[in-house]
Amino acid sequence: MVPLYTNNLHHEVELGVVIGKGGTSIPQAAAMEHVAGYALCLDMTARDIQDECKSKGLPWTLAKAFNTSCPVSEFIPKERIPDPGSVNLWLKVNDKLRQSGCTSQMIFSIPYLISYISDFITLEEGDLILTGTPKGVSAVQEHDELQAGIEDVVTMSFRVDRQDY
Ligand SMILES: CC(=O)CC(=O)C(=O)O
Ligand SMILES: [Mg+2]
Repeated sequence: MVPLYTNNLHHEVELGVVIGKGGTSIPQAAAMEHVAGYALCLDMTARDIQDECKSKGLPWTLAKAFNTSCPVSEFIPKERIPDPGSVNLWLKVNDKLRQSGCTSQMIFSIPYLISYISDFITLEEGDLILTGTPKGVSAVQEHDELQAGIEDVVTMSFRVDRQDY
């Protein structure tokens, strides 16, 4: 759903990491023991609002945490993705490929992210960490059909609606 307050809603396809065992200050070497599995996630982002917040040094809450802002696939057990550092993600808008990338291109590894985050915020069972998006983000419009996938693992699709309340 496109919130009423944005004119520039972007798709960001991402690998989500589902935490199975909580912890604080988790060392990188132990981080994968805290992972239960994965999910395909769309970090829908109101880019105009994000840019405005960035320029004012404000948090990005309204840009990234509006109703329906983060579609999430079914849960993918850890065993189905033996190497999360090398999975291909893709996203199409109206059948046109817009994003395609591999998690090997990520700046920070999954163990690093888990360790870093848990230094500041205690992770709990069921927490979902989005790991960042590959290149190709672009605007979506009402009625667009979005399809996304983790190659050989899962696909999901949905239609973009405009907020009407
Ligand atoms: C600038 C961003 O929106 C960062 C982000 O969410 C990403 O996936 O990268
Ligand atoms: Mg993102």
